[in-house]
Amino acid sequence: MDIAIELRVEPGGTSVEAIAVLPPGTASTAADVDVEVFGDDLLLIQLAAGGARREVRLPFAVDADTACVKFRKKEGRLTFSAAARDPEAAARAGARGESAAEAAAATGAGEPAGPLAEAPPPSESLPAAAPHPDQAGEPTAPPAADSNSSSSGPRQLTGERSTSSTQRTQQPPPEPGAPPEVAATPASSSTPPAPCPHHPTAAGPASPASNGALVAPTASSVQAPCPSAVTAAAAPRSPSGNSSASATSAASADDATLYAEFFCNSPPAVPTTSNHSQPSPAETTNGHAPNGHSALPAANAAKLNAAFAPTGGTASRTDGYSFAAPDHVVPAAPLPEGLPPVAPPIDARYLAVANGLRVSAHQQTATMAELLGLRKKPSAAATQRVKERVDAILQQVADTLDAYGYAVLDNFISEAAVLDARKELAVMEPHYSPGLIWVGKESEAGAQISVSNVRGDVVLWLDDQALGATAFVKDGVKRPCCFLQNQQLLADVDELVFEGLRPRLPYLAGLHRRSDAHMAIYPGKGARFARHIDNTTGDGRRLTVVTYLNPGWREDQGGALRVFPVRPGTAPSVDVLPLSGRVALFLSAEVGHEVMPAFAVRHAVTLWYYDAGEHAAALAAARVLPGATSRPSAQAGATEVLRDLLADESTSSIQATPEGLAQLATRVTALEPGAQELLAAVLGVPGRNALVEAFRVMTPAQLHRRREELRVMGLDTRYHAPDTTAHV
Ligand SMILES: O=C(O)CCC(=O)C(=O)O
Ligand SMILES: [Fe+2]
Repeated sequence: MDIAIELRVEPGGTSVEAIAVLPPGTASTAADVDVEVFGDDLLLIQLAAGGARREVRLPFAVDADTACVKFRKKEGRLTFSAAARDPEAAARAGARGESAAEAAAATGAGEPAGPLAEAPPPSESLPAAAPHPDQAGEPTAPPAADSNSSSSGPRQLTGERSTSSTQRTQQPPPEPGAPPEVAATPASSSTPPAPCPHHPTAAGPASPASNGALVAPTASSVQAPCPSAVTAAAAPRSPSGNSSASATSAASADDATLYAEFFCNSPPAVPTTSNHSQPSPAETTNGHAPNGHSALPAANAAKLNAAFAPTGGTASRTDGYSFAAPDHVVPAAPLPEGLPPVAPPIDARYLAVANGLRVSAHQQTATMAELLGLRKKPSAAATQRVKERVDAILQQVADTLDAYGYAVLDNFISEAAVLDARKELAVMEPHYSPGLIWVGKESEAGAQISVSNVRGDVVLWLDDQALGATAFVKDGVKRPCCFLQNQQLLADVDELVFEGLRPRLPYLAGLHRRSDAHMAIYPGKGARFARHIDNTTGDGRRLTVVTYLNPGWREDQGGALRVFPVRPGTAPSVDVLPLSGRVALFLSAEVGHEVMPAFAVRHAVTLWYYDAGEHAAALAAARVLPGATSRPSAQAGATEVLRDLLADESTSSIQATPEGLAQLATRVTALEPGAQELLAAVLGVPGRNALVEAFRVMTPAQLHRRREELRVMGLDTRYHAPDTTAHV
């Protein structure tokens, strides 16, 4: 039952043909053969009667509109042809000298043994079909978790839905009595197949009816028109997670007004801290702790008390909250034996397509086509195959994250989607604000400072309201905007996390919401973000997910995310280039990281996912602050002190000497009450009186320790990249 396949790429590299020679006597009509394009570049060919399935990685993403399949009865040959979805990218790959084989091999590079087959070399007949690993009895992924366990999540990532990713180029079954569907062109091994009628490079007309080819519908034809159809996404809204120059994360009436001015639709409700109705930590803390993670934050109470009990002072802590780096004191489990020191990037293209709106929209068209009898409904077996594939990839991501503390997914967002997302954001680019450094204990209690040499990005926070906006007003000018593709991107990542990873990783089992979307641009010219850990305070963030939107990014442009895994056996640091469509995931409280200087404009979307229990504890610990803390002068006063505390001891105006400390105590005493409350919240003392007292009795050693803690919380300009950095 072998199927030999020859892959031909048109010179210039913008269209591809796969010619399959089927075993004699196995097929007499096209209906005897199943042909699917999985994702947009994996061709699956299988005889309906069963037997091995052949998988051919096409050298580029193909356009479903141009895909066509012909069957030549006489010689049992089946020709699939399609044009590149992005001809320019395909041509560029060609111009770089990438052969189909190289391109195909590249897409599989670094991919650990999994369910996806390698592409055969181009223009080379393959003698025999390699059986699919699953069918060959090779180890398969562990069974997927019961999808019911995650049914409370905002979106579904089920096998059923994933099936919609399958763009079938299958011919419809023949009508009873109808002549067999055959290609118009006589078959000959040296004669190229008849041009596909939808192929841009095809010469001469040919009617689809004449060869029975079905044109797969595309999402673009059914996408909701922008902007009128845009509605706010349904994902749960969370207080902004990290630093914020938020246009929309309204935490005050001022913000709401700003929002209303900025985005031309109704302003969001103004949240108050008391609105948070998380369950108590006792109810929700899940005791699972992979790889030595401690449950936060109770375990840190003693450490905190020891670290910051002002000698003879009045400050006492009752809430067990810490701002020292909690997870670093707990030894992480070593990397399981046999795994390479650097986590291999995972090819997630099929996952993305299984998730996307493009597919959902496509699914609607597909369903319509099925109803009209234009398209064969995917078989239960095909549906099951897709589910298995998606499950296997998700399990691989979960296992990698569990073992290494980080994972890298390639092609999670398609190039076309990245370009669309960038287009949507372009209109907002002049309105991004400098990234701030959050030095608070929780997103609603703390302060933010801007220090461009440690954080050189400009950012825009997009909450669900903003994502649903259809216009924004700036300087009296109203401009249309639309974030449909960005909404989809966020929905894809949400599905990955809530539906794909949460049920598979105990450490993530308690995830309940995420931050607003943090859109960041590093404007080149060496902009960077110094080494830091996102959650050192037990603020609830467990998982950081960064999606990169940088078509054509090159290594010499820098801008890698450098991660510092802590598990024994892992490489001490790994550079993750911000490649287009790539997603980097890491544990927010464990993995130190920095953005290396970027020498081209670098776009990233960061999302932080919160653990319910840890978040609730953090909210409880961050007392509801009096209104005075929201005054700009209070923010500024606290910011100034914090900035000096964060500065290098050699350059800071605060000296760790008895005189320096006396000056600091005077400064803190003179701050307005709101600023003192903010500082107290950031530093973890119970109130402003305790704060003043703490600074009054502070010793040089305590100041030094505080500074170190603050640096770990925020960033440290003094870190230098070790030479041992690995690259992916
Ligand atoms: O853009 C990146 O690669 C990481 C950004 C980051 O670390 C952050 O925003 O906290
Ligand atoms: Fe970060």
